[in-house]
Amino acid sequence: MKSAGNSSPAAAAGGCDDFTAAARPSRAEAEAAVRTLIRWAGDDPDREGLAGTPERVVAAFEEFYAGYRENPADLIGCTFADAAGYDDMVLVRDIPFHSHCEHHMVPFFGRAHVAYYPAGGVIGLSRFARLVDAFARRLQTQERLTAQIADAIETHLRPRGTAVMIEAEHMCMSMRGVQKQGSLTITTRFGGVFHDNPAEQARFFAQLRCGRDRAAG
Ligand SMILES: Nc1nc2c(ncn2[C@@H]2O[C@H](COP(=O)(O)OP(=O)(O)OP(=O)(O)O)[C@@H](O)[C@H]2O)c(=O)[nH]1
Ligand SMILES: [Zn+2]
Repeated sequence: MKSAGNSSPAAAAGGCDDFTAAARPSRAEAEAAVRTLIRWAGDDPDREGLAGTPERVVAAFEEFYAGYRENPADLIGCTFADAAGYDDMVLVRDIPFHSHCEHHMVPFFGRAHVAYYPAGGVIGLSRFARLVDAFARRLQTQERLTAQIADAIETHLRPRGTAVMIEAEHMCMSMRGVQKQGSLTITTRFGGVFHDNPAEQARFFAQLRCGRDRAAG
């Protein structure tokens, strides 16, 4: 398994290069910040119903942003060499995810579809879902999330081709701001043969459709 080298934990996890663990506030400081936001919202953090809320919010943040503590190399660095020489497309579609937009810290959520052409081994299918979560559980844009998943597969797996497509609804567009419920944003990133050969992209979309037709029928 490969390691992340000697960069900072945040940089190794794909976070900001300038951010170090030393800059991380304490749990008590994070809870105090939540109390401030409750007061900013117009409520009393000391009333009975809100008594444990700062602790709960900080605990929820640990889940929402757990991806900063994940190293993609550890998630997808191991291949099974023995797949009877299988080298055709592998597509894992409809991986559900939720993330938070970096502009408003409001959720966006949807499904990721990940495909690759193996070269010299395959990886466990669950690894793609773990990789999606590792990047989704950070402050993100949908475009960066898409690119980071594809780049990690290319860097650590070295396949002949990589395709990632994400469909998501952004709550910052539905519950605030422009307030358009139900609109979906679709992003794609193609590498290797998927990038070079439009017929491979068409095959990726056909495989996606094929699975959908079966699910619908
Ligand atoms: N490209 C991209 N934009 C996003 C994503 N998530 C949210 N946004 C957009 O980021 C933009 C932020 O725009 P700003 O003008 O800085 O902020 P704002 O005044 O809150 O914008 P509104 O959402 O239009 O009210 C908005 O247009 C959001 O829709 C994303 O994943 N990718
Ligand atoms: Zn947003």
